[in-house]
Amino acid sequence: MIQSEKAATILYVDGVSVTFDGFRALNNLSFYVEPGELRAIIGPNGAGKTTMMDIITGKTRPDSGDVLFKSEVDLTKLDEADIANLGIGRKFQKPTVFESHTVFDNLLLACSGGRGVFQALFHRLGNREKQRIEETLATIRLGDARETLAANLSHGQKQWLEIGMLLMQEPQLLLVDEPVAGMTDSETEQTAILLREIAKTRSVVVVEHDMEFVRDLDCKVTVLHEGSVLAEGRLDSVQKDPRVIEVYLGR
Ligand SMILES: Nc1ncnc2c1ncn2[C@@H]1O[C@H](COP(=O)(O)OP(=O)(O)OP(=O)(O)O)[C@@H](O)[C@H]1O
Repeated sequence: MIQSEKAATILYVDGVSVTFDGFRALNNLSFYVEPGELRAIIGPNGAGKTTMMDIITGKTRPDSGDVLFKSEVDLTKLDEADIANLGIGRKFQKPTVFESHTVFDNLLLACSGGRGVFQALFHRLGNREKQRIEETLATIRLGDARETLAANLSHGQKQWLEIGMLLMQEPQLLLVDEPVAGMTDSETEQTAILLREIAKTRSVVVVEHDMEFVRDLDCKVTVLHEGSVLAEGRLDSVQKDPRVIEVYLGR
């Protein structure tokens, strides 16, 4: 990648390889995400999608290669907490919300900045915090459910709530792992709209297998296979690529 392009990336992954017990999970992986970009990552089981997320978030160290945030911060030198504090949020597949608290309090807890649960719930809310919670409730479509216990939300609503909790930390880059697995069709459609909205103010990388959903995201798609990029482009063009059909979509 030429220097001026590198300067414009929010995420720069270049020549990254990782080996587990002699098995190359990532093999000279390179891809670049621009500020404000929504990117979908697809690929067959074992292609390296989770390992790629683990590298970006500091859970796994690469054997070689560069991983830069905003063109200059070397993520391979930082631990998971430092990387989260820098503004990289990660949504795992399973929702992990506080079931015995309301939707509103879940969002409040997420922006508590290290206060304990008791202090977070009982300290006086500032106008700025209130406004951010209201904005997030609207984004995640849970305004009417603000007083509902998280335990009583549908699976899809729990996923949205967890996305909302990540948004409360104002990440500049949000990584989302298979968000629509287990969702109803209507929740899946809403999630595509929601992620597109979120990507208007930050960069979002979504790993997903559901092709209808990826189509609705209406963004550039990176196809991983055996730890490398096999193809990249609009979904229509990668779906026509014979190599992609052979290893993934045609099966
Ligand atoms: N800690 C580990 N130790 C050994 N092998 C691992 C480890 N983590 C991942 N692998 C292997 O690396 C390869 C890539 O795994 P990864 O989970 O990144 O793929 P994936 O694309 O996320 O797959 P899926 O779609 O099934 O989630 C797999 O063959 C996996 O078995």
